[in-house]
Amino acid sequence: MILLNGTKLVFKLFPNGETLVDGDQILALAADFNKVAFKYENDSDLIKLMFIKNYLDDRNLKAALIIYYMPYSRMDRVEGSSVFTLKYVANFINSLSFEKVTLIEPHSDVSLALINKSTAKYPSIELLIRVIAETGFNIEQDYLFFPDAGAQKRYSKVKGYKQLVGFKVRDFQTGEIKKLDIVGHVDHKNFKVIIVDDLCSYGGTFMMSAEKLKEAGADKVYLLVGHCEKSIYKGKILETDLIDQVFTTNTMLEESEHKKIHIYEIGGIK
Ligand SMILES: O=P(O)(O)OC[C@H]1O[C@@H](O)[C@H](O)[C@@H]1O
Repeated sequence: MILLNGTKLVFKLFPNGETLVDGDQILALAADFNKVAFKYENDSDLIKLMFIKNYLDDRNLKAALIIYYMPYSRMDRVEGSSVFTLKYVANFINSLSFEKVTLIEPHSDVSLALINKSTAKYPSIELLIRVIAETGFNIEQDYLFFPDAGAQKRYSKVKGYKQLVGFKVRDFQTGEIKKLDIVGHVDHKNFKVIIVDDLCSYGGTFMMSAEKLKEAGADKVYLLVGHCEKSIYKGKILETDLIDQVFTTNTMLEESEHKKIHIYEIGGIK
């Protein structure tokens, strides 16, 4: 999905699958300086982005880009014969020459390094205070949990909390999580935990985290993720009692289809 200055652009398809772009809609919404919001749903959104930016360029109209979720941001390294797709998508975005690019909660700094004129925003960090209030989290007794070193690095700005970190081993090719251990000292039982991470897909990481945290003495485990894929509904995370509540943003989901999922709007992000 692509929004131009806050309004969703409507596309149709030609019978052969080519994209039909509505120039009248674009011109009705366009200004001298435009805000293009890219809400990735599938790869066809990349083609739509290319058409819009070129159409604006042809009219000498400038544009900044906000990427709600950076597609392919997890393919940020090469292992064996895997393909560095993030680099290629970043090259494509760079070729469009936006005035600036804002990435919402990228998986790693590799996205920032690859995309020209980019900066990042982390709604999870901004929302943490609200989640703390909603869950009755006690800063003196309760813990934040980062499921892996990548998450710990991403949220290293978050200070003043008791923290635990996971050590996760995942098969890069199949995505299967082989094991997850908790690193850090737990000095009492019956504490609450907020797991903080960038993205929930099927939720396997967080189920395994919650299982280990409950074994270590947690009585309530909450999940705060910047992005939540629709695939959460296909995973088992919502069927079990391991995670008490999921807090996320509308970068991927529009409306909650489950009472455990709470979605915050990030519409205010500039
Ligand atoms: O375990 P699922 O939900 O499938 O995947 C989410 C995890 O996989 C990583 O890329 C994310 O940063 C998160 O830690």
